[in-house]
Amino acid sequence: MMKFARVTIVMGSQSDWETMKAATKPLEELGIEFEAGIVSAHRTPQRLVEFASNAHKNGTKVIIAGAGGAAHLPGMIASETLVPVIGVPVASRHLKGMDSLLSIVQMPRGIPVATMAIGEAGAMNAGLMAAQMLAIEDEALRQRLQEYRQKQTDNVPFEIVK
Ligand SMILES: Nc1c(C(=O)O)ncn1[C@@H]1O[C@H](COP(=O)(O)O)[C@@H](O)[C@H]1O
Repeated sequence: MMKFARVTIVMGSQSDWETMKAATKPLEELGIEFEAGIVSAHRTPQRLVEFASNAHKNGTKVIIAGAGGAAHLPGMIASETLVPVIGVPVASRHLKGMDSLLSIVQMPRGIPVATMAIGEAGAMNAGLMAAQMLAIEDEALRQRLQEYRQKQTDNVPFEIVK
């Protein structure tokens, strides 16, 4: 059964986890509870409707949805809820994720999906974006995000390793 948390991460298939687990890293580091599970517009359409239409009521503030290929999952979830959806295009074998990217980003007007980059960087940024959204109304989290940024800055050396 699908569980809900402040941030709920869903993906089209178990095979997306390798990429999507990158979204959990910043959430863990920033102390944000999350749940992750498999929901597919194509393979589990009823689960999708049940998940998306109950997300707000169940306390989810941000949904991260990753899918590859004909990636209808983020857009279909967005059409069933007002909870903001961050879409992550998962790289596909034949088209390297260009198919996923275009299916997620090219939403018709009226139903937005906040689309990240293809692959792991996009998944990680989805976690960070979710944190920043929650930080709008959470000063303590904002502080932790500031420290996270500072640490990232401090970890970029000037010297080139030759
Ligand atoms: N794009 C979607 C959706 C959807 O959009 O609902 N459901 C599964 N898939 C994608 O199919 C790819 C291959 O899945 P399998 O590895 O299970 O064959 C995955 O990247 C998944 O996200």
